[in-house]
Amino acid sequence: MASPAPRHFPDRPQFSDFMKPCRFEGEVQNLEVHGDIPSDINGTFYRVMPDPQLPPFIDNDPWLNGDGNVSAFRIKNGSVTFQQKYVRTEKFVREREASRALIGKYRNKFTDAVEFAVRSTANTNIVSFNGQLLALKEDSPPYAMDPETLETKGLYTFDGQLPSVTFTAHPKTDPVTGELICFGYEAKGDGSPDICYYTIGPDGNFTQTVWLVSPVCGMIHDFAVTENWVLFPVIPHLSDLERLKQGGEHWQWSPKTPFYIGVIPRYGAKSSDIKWFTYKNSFPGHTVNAYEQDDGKIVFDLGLSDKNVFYWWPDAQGNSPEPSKIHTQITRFTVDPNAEEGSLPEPEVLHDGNSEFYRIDDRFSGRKYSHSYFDLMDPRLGTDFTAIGPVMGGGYPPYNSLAHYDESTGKTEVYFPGRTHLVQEPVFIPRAGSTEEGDGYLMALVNNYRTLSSELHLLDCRDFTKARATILLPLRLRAGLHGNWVDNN
Ligand SMILES: C=Cc1ccc(O)c(OC)c1
Ligand SMILES: [Fe+2]
Repeated sequence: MASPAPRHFPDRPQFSDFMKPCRFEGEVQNLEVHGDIPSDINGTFYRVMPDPQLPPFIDNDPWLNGDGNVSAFRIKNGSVTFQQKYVRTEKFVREREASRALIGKYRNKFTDAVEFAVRSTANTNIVSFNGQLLALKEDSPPYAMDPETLETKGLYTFDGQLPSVTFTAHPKTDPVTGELICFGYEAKGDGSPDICYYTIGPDGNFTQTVWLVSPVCGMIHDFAVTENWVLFPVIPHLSDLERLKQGGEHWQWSPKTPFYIGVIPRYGAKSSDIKWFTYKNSFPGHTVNAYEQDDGKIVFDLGLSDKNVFYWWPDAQGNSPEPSKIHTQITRFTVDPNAEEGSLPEPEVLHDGNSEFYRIDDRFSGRKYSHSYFDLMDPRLGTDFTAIGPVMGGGYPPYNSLAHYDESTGKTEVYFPGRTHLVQEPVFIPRAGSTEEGDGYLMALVNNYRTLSSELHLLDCRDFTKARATILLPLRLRAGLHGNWVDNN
């Protein structure tokens, strides 16, 4: 066997203090509630965090490589039950059996201690589809989980229909048709420029598969879907099989590569239909939403930074930005899908705050919309950085508030959770019986660095700047990635 594995987590920011792996599985009933939870809220908030089960044997393992640990907050009649369970990936099961880490570097199989069939950590998103939960990592097929027990049912290939070795962590559900619109990149294996686009009917049957080729083997973390178009934003972080074989990093920032956006028709596309548009070298973050204007052009709103947000994967010279200098803004591209390939018109900055983890009222996904909700870092709000600095750990981007931006009025409202708090990704919960966009609630997991424990903060969007309820957990959950609300109403 390769390098011996340590028995404790390394003395690095991404494994220390609030970021110390929490590794808890279990259940807590009737969480403490301050304020009140409106009685029309009935459903479950699922979210996932990278939470290494065992100390890695490779040096400086990034946050994004930890095992997926799924939290479920089940809310009914004003009370909340918390449940948490790791996804039983092949990695998790074999490492538990061996009582040591066996997997090597992030997305580099050549550094593993044993050979894996599937390297998924299932740590990026948890999506409800066709009666099951899909635990997603963009390098692998999904794992399916039972929504009630959080037991892992196994690797999920849609009964053998999955045509690609990879499945995005950001599939889109069409709120009208119920389809799941998906893709995989590096879809024929490490270093392959192939993209596989596929759509799945609400019954779980595949309806289309289209193979595409990207101009570069770059990371395509998120994408966008409108009623008639699909857009693939490519991060200028490139993969290279030779580098992987030499034990190097999966991703290297490429300062000379433009930000590419690939566009295909959503229905009936052929491989040759893809058009690649370009913008200057920059880092596309998460999608806010996309839709078609009356003139047929596509509006694509997403986070955009002029710097390498994944600073832990530098360029070929080892350069990367100082983390505190990275600023991501909501940026609007207007794309004419009928134009010739080439450079895009200059985009518009819709919101200039430093933001990420955008959410919308999902009933408006792919349709004209006005309301977005997101994590914001505004140092002027009064966060006590002196108090939290020494206990926050690191390796992930910090945000100190939740924002609501209304594009129709240009106005922003901000919720500040407290001076010793940072926020995780929110979810939007529609108000029961209301179909109006943005009429509902926003909920997010909040890290309290004074109590060193986690809280759920629930806002009524009609009174956004105050918490309607603060729900306390008797434990600490690390920084997570994505989650979703599954409504029982
Ligand atoms: C935030 C983006 C992102 C991109 C790639 C990943 O593997 C990931 O794992 C949690 C997260
Ligand atoms: Fe993501």
